[in-house]
Amino acid sequence: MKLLVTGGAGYIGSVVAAQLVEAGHEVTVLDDLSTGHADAVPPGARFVQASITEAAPALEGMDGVLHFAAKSLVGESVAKPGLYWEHNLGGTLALLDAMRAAGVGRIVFSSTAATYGEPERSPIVETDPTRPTNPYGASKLAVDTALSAFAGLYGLAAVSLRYFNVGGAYTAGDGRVYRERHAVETHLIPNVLAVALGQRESVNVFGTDYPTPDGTCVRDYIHVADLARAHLLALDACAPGEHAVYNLGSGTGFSVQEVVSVCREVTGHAIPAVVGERRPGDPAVLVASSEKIQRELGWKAERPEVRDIVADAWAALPR
Ligand SMILES: NC(=O)c1ccc[n+]([C@@H]2O[C@H](COP(=O)([O-])OP(=O)(O)OC[C@H]3O[C@@H](n4cnc5c(N)ncnc54)[C@H](O)[C@@H]3O)[C@@H](O)[C@H]2O)c1
Ligand SMILES: O=c1ccn([C@@H]2O[C@H](COP(=O)(O)OP(=O)(O)O[C@H]3O[C@H](CO)[C@H](O)[C@H](O)[C@H]3O)[C@@H](O)[C@H]2O)c(=O)[nH]1
Repeated sequence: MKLLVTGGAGYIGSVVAAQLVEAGHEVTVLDDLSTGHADAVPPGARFVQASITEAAPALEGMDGVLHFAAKSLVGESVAKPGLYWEHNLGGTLALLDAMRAAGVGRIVFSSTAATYGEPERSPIVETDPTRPTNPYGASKLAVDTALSAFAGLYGLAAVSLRYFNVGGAYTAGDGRVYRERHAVETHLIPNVLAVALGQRESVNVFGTDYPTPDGTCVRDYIHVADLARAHLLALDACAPGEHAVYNLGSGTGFSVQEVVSVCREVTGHAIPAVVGERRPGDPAVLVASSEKIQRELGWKAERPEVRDIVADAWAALPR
């Protein structure tokens, strides 16, 4: 297929773009490089530096869109909600309009566990209530809602993939390594590994008084290579007039303390941890049931172990 990958110069989008190229698709990456890197665009993909609000020319002749481009810092979204509504909802609506004008009827969208907010039960299934606790999650949920409406009204074929906590790195067949490298890094694993690299003194543990076994937040970590494969399955499964939603996690929860311990084992570094205040808006436990995507699309995590996720992220870091 001829595919447009928005945000394909970013962490997850670049891995998906690489896998799409490897699978023989004709890939164009559209990215404004606000948080991405031009050298993350895989060889073999065309690169257009532009915003998703200017996607019309790049959409000509496309069979589908994989839409990763977004603002995705929870804390920033609380401080600047307008920015998140404008980029994540406004930007996506502009993209959907341009797709319609160009006759592009297929989209796979990066949704998030943050659409659920504080869950009532664990693991979370797709039919559980969606009550986001921050504007980031709310803006992503609004896009999910818009996709349902566009599927019903215009026959769009849409899939929303609700990622839980993504980690690890991907080594493509040509040996190129695709990894997480954000100028502003909020995610746990890269922050912990930065201590082992000597780039930070210690890692902050945000809260030890949660109602969890060791008092720290529990999350469901998924390997970026496994996550990326789900996009290729979703792309094939897209059906006109339907909007499908799938959770993507490994189904097992790990606490912040457990992740720090695994990072110590993998790196052999003491990694000092400093206990700090809770981070506002963090639910205690977020664990996915990915049964629906396993059942309907045959997806299965090949590297579900946190140790492998951490080891791959660690091996990919330049020293
Ligand atoms: N990393 C995670 O754990 C996680 C979890 C759930 C959902 N997500 C979602 O997955 C997607 C990718 O996340 P990531 O971690 O790879 O982020 P990232 O910041 O590495 O990638 C996003 C890319 O989009 C580009 N971009 C941003 N706004 C743009 C715009 N208006 N026009 C064109 N390009 C734009 C950026 O330059 C960047 O290359 C995002 O939509 C994010 O919300 C990520
Ligand atoms: O330096 C850090 C960083 C994180 N944490 C804790 O580690 C856990 C994981 O935090 P991340 O920032 O790595 O990820 P989140 O759980 O906040 O992920 C949420 O935000 C992401 C976007 O950044 C995705 O959308 C994801 O689906 C959504 O659940 C949280 O309990 C957090 O408080 C720390 O203790 N110290």
